[in-house]
Amino acid sequence: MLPSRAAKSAPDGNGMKTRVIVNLMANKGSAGRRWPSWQRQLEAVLGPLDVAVTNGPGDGTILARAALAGGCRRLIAAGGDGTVNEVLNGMVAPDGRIAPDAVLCPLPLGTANELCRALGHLAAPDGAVRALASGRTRRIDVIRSVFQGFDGRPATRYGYLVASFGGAATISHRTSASPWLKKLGQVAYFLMTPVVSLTYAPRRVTVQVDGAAPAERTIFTGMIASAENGGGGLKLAPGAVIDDGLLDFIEFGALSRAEILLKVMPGLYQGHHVRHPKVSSHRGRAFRFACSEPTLVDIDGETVGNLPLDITVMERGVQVPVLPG
Ligand SMILES: Nc1ncnc2c1ncn2[C@@H]1O[C@H](COP(=O)(O)OP(=O)(O)OP(=O)(O)O)[C@@H](O)[C@H]1O
Repeated sequence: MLPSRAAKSAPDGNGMKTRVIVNLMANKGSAGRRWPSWQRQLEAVLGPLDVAVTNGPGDGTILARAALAGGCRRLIAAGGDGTVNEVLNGMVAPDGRIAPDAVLCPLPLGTANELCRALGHLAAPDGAVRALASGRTRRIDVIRSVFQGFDGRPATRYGYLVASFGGAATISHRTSASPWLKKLGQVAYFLMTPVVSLTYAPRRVTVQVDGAAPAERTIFTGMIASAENGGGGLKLAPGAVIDDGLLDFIEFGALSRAEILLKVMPGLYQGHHVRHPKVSSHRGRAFRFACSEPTLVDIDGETVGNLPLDITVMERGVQVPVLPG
């Protein structure tokens, strides 16, 4: 594997100091094979690149912090959503703010590439590069989550797509924990769903939305989404808008195993799951979830801890590139 490199970065053709943070191991290692061609495409529009390679989990955050401290303002996160999420977290200063002139640029070298999908960059093979080359940006919402870390202490994590708890987080956790399942990519989640629905029972969760009175409900899983898409092309939160300053909480209630497998799951691709009478959605800016039983929390595909979970939206908190035209 290549060592991490933090070469001196110079302003590129757009006059913006840029660093690429690349996870060559993304998408079961295929990113490493595809990276040279992406690098050529990028260099054709940006000139010589300053590239840093991640060597393991968490590196994306460390490399992003170092890049910003070194004056870079455009961070190209080349990998999957895990890598983009790590880079985003490295862009957040200790005071919880993201430099207003910093730009997060996802390059789809991962398995699902949901941020690129949400931004429309997957519509053409070179969409992400064309968006970068345009020099135009827009701002999207950032999800700020405070939860109980695995060490039992409160922890904070930022995301751009979806935070989940309960059943969905358990499926994600058990899939990631198995190296052979991970090799199957998206299929693994569909294999794990029946397994988890057999063992994970809906539980009583206290829900509070935008400071209203807390209500206790029986919930199989909750998803708090900024964009419509997630989970490798699923329409998890139909109607969610990535830059409206609002988050969509999709609540999957006291569903039976048969309802999960036969009614709800098949509807996830088209977003029809929200039509089920035991699935409801609520829109808001601040959410709090608590449960007396340990209940896993997942942010943008990574299991990070347990409930309680406090979520707030950082309205249009970060800049991303926009496709021309
Ligand atoms: N050199 C490395 N070796 C192993 N794991 C790494 C390395 N560098 C980064 N990682 C970890 O790999 C995780 C998954 O990578 P990433 O999200 O980029 O790809 P993916 O899982 O294939 O794509 P997606 O998240 O879009 O489905 C990242 O969250 C990161 O923590």
